[in-house]
Amino acid sequence: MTRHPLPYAVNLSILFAELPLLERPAAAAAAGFEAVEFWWPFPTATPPDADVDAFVAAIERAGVRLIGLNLFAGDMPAGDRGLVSWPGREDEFAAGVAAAARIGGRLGCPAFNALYGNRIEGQVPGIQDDVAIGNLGVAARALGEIGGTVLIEPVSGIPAYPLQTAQDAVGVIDRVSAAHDVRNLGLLADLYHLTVNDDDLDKAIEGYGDRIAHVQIADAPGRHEPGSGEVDIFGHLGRIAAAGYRGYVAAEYIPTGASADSFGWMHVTP
Ligand SMILES: O=C(O)C(=O)CO
Repeated sequence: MTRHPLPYAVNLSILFAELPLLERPAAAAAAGFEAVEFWWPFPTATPPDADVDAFVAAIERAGVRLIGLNLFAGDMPAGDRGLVSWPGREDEFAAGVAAAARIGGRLGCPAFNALYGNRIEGQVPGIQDDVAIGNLGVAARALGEIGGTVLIEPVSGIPAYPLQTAQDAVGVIDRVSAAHDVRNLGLLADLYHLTVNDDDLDKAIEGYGDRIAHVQIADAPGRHEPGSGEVDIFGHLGRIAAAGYRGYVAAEYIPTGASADSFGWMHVTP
């Protein structure tokens, strides 16, 4: 294991999923985390105020920091992975961004993952990409007002999702920056997704280390806790830190047992 100085956070959409959503922040605090992240925790882009208040209160009561929030991404269990490139849903996307900005503003959340969205049968990919560039400009401006960064994530396991590699994501970021004169977008380097997509992690970190704005980890195969598979997670984290990254590393895996029992890898000393 390679040493690295990066602090850990925990994703509470796939860890502690054995608990009701609003109980997860306290469980994370009890497990020793001071920072948490969530996928969009509501079934619609514009949740009722009472649901937002309950979510914010659960995080505040637990005394943890929300360091990452996915924007509304559609029906994820059905396979959707974002509205960013979905023609005809621009207003819903913008409403979701506004809702995320309100939550982020209340909790001081610094990063918002804008899942790009799947290729849609019958749609021209170039038109979807133009929609994405427009939507990401809207998101960067709105979330920039609260000091937020928009994250672009390569994802695996969803064949119609077009961003597979770090280079794919950085290409989108560069297009948005050029089109909208915004700088608050960054690469979400999920070491699991990049590995499964056969991206060359060493080359990606060497080429785009300075573009990384957030890191997530899970082992592969299986998307379970570090040590359950074959990924050189700590080696990659050492190289990401050497490239200058100083943000959180979020554990985003499906634990093989109880979530609270899955954190042994955090305490292994080299
Ligand atoms: O859909 C997934 O697997 C993600 O990691 C979303 O952020």
